[in-house]
Amino acid sequence: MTDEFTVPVYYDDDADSDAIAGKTVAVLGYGSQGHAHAQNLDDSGIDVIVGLRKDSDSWAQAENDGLRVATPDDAAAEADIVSMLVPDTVQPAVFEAISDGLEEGDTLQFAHGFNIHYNQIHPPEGVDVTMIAPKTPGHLLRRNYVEDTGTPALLAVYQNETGGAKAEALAYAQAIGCTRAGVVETTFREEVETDLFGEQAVLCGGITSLIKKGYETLVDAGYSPEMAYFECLNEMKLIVDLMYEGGMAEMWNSVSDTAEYGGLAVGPEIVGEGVRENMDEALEAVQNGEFAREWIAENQAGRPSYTQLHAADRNHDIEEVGSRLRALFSWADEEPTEEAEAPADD
Ligand SMILES: NC(=O)C1=CN([C@@H]2O[C@H](COP(=O)(O)OP(=O)(O)OC[C@H]3O[C@@H](n4cnc5c(N)ncnc54)[C@H](O)[C@@H]3O)[C@@H](O)[C@H]2O)C=CC1
Ligand SMILES: CC(=O)[C@](C)(O)C(=O)O
Ligand SMILES: [Mg+2]
Ligand SMILES: [Mg+2]
Repeated sequence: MTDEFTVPVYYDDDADSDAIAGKTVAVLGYGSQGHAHAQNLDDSGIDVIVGLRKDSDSWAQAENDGLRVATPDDAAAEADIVSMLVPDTVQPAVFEAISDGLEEGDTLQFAHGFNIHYNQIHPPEGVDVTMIAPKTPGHLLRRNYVEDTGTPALLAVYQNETGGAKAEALAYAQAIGCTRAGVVETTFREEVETDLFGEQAVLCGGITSLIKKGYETLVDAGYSPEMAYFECLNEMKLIVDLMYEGGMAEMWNSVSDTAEYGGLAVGPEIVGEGVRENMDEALEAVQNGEFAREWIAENQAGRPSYTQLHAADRNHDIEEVGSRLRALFSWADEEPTEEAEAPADD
């Protein structure tokens, strides 16, 4: 840790692997985060047992990846640390099924604080409750670990009954590769509010809306979908890679001065004050629980809006032209396809 930041940020040297050594971690769920945590922990020498429903397709996958698998309640009963990596909306039911297996001194661990912060899960006394929330999609948590880089995460402690909750969480973060990049200490509330805001307004919602609007503007004006795809979606990754490596300055340095002038002068007219007001509103709906209530009710109703939004997005023209263009990349066969459906293919 250094004292040059406004909040504590922890690195490999701050973690003590003894705090997790000899413990068994039950990873409940083998999806985006689950497969990455399980495989990274296993590669770091931690005893892992994956918890899945008997009928889960992931059962055979996890076994093929060399991991022990059991039902969630059996896995939790055996484990010292239970990592809750099933979808947020099914966590309350899974928690009910496994809570008998949580003994005094065990840890219930999350990768996102939704169910604690919005009071959907009430952990028992005597159990530590912690969070290591990687700031990445799970597949890249795994890829970065394998490639000897790492991914930042947030650490928070909600219940510290043993006195060792934070040290154990930090050791867990180290074992999945996050202390290589930096682990920021925060609270469940802050993690939830910033995470939901970020994914809605910027990372997932904001950027896809921006890309689609750009694509539609070009196609509606008579330009080809192929050109619009390369311009607005494909090149986005290449531009963002430069920002990831060296901040916006590195991106501005790499593009032409024509792009830099046009971008700096016109960009704020596109994403202007109106967008900022919309962002404030989205943040408020996260802070006052309105978004959480909506999402919980949406699930109780069988996900009518989600189903519609999901289908409309997948059916957008940009997806169709994109899949045809990506299939013809000379390196296309080397890329894992349908990563989301085959989480454990790496
Ligand atoms: N997707 C991501 O990259 C990130 C997710 N998170 C958090 O990680 C947690 C897990 O999310 P994802 O990895 O996206 O989930 P996911 O949807 O990718 O994976 C879900 C897994 O849970 C299993 N599952 C579903 N219902 C189940 C049930 N009733 N009983 C037992 N297993 C069941 C599925 O078989 C699958 O293996 C959530 O709290 C999420 O907010 C945090 C950071 C990033
Ligand atoms: C990948 C991630 O960090 C997100 C966007 O918060 C999530 O998947 O919930
Ligand atoms: Mg996130
Ligand atoms: Mg999230």
